[in-house]
Amino acid sequence: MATVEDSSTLNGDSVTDEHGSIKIPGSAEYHVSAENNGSGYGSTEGLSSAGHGSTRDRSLGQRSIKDLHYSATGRGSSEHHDFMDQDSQVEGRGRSFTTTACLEGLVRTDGHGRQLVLLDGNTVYWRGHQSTPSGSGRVKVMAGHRGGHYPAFARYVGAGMLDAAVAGPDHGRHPTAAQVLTAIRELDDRCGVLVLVASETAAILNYGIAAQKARTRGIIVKLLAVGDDVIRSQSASGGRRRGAAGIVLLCKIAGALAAGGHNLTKIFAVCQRLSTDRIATVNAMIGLRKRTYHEDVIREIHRSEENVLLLGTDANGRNEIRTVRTTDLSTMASVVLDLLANDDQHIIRRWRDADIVAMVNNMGGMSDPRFMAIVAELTSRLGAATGARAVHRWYTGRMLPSSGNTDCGFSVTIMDIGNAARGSATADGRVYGGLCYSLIACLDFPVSASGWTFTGLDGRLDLAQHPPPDYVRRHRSCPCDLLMGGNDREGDKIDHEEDDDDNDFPPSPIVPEDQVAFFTEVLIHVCDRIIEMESQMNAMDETDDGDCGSNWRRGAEAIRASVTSGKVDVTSPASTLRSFGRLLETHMAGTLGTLLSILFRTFSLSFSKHSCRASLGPNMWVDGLRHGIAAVEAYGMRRPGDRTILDSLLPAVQGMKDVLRKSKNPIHLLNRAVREADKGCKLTEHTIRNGEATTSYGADAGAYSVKIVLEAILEKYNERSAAAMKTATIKNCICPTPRRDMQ
Ligand SMILES: Nc1ncnc2c1ncn2[C@@H]1O[C@H](COP(=O)(O)OP(=O)(O)O)[C@@H](O)[C@H]1O
Ligand SMILES: O=C[C@H](O)COP(=O)(O)O
Repeated sequence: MATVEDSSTLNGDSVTDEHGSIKIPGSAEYHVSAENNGSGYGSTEGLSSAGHGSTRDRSLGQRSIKDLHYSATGRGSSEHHDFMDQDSQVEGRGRSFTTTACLEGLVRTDGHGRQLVLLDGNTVYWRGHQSTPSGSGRVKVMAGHRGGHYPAFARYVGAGMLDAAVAGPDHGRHPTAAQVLTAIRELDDRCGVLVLVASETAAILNYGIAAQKARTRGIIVKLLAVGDDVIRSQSASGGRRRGAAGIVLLCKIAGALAAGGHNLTKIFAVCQRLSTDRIATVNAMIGLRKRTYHEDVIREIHRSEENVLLLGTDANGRNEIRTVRTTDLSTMASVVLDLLANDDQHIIRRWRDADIVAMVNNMGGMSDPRFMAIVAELTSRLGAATGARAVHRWYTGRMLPSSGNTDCGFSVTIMDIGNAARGSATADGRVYGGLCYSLIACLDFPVSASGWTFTGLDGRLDLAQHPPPDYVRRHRSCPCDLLMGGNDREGDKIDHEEDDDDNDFPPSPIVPEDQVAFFTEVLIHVCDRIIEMESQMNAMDETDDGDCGSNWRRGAEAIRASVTSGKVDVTSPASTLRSFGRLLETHMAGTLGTLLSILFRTFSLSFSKHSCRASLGPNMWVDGLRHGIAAVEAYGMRRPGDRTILDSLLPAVQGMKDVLRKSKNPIHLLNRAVREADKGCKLTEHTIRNGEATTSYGADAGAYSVKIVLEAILEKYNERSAAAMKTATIKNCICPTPRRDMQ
């Protein structure tokens, strides 16, 4: 399964086959064949239904890209003063090497009349005007990426390509669902929004939730998770293809089609078709970077640092699927080309006699001479290795660097642009009818985005046919007032925590008055324990991206602050858990933050099923947690044994269910839960043999965090019980209750 179309996975819709006529300005007409390639991933019941509450729209005072569009009246010289005033304000504040600063640099140097706008510090919008051939509105295209990538998709924002690119709030973090939703809402003008994202679990979750919420607001949105990395599907564990640099080509094609006035269904169909089986990428990292495997292996790895080629890494340059020992350029090219050409997802050799385009992407840290040597090797051999009829275009450079930016590596992408419909390919010709030419036209279509430097090799690019958009349009407000990293013109903070789900909360069981203080204490204690574990959990997560502890710390700090300041309604578990879901989604982020957000929201919904007169009991907690875990399984697409939180959560909840048959004492329940979570967590420790070397992996950080949370709750219950016993003993010793018969 290469791509996920969320309208099929999250909504149950499907995309129907169609043979539509598609045009881009100045191009020939062609036909596409779209297939329904969506697949179902578990039930999402419950989460979407939560989105029916009242909507808290942005106040008029809050800035919006739309204000800029609609107020564009072309003022004279006073506008210039606006720019200057705002510039000086912006320059006054300190900057550091953040994603926001990086995007600010991009926006400030945009060469096309300040057409780019940075909103909320993380999303770059194109605010230019672009008319469509029909004069009607047009579909908007957006993409998103982790924070830390060199502007990545933001460099593709501009006329003819992307309308917005949303970056994760921090290095390595995906945008939160709230950020994505904000961007979709900004772009929405009833013509539809296409969201393209490189397929990764955390991205699918966050973007999926955002798209779902957008739909509940009546916005037409389609999400395509592009999976082009062919090695993942070849790996022993199989699995969904991860997204790699191929998405850049789809952004280019979608942007051109949107400029041509095509509707969302058609643009989506073209992109989905290409993503499903016409595009393939292999990621290759040279040398090992920071790794914290066990002592003996660290030494081994450091010695071999430069002679390992890691294949099938993710966008972080990690989690490789294969390794090959080599320092030889020619061997590197052979390995990569072999994997690319023999993508066994395609049963037959997919690329034989195909008309293709190719992209060699510098992952970020490779010097130009070294990179160009690789390009030279690949360009001379790719045609023969793939058996393609012709490579019509080459795209090279830092097309989509890894989120580390320093990764010494490259990726190679090939895309079938349609058979030229000659000779034996008559049957194909009926399907593709001129697609080849038109996809080339889409790729050659001029754009104002600074990241796309390719202008077409064959001289067919005719500017008379492709008039550039009106770049010098002036707007009332300057873009710089939007560089303030989250402040609107009135100085209010846009609240990404705004969540309409939190309104219209149905009455549900409440915490007895005499228990509220204890409940609060437990919550704060859990947060404290999690915060203390930050560095240990980061170390455990080093085999991945080493940030699980820090992600948890941010989430726990946000919860602790909200609880202590009284922002969380601790008298109602349903409301408390919903607030946790919201806070973790926003502050913790990462895969785990989003999954925990889903867990807590579902947990919360389960309390809402009960009458507010029902008294809280352990059954309710265990049942709610069980529902939450089921949602994590459905959305997270992992099973027990995959080294995730499920490995400790599932045995813990099963253990509590067993105990519940005999006892309702929370200490008994928690004791068992901690014991089971600990066992499950230990099972996530494992070793891998790779030739001579054995690599030992400690327990999974997420699974371990579950144990810490349960342990912290148990600690508080034990403490309370010990205190109660002490009080009882003191009472008995000092002033024993007079026996009735003695009175
Ligand atoms: N699909 C999933 N289902 C359940 N738990 C998961 C899943 N993916 C990751 N996790 C858990 O999340 C932990 C990593 O959390 P974190 O580091 O915060 O996220 P990220 O890897 O996105 O930075 C893993 O150790 C694992 O326990
Ligand atoms: O860190 C990112 C992961 O490698 C992404 O892989 P996934 O999509 O299988 O979760």
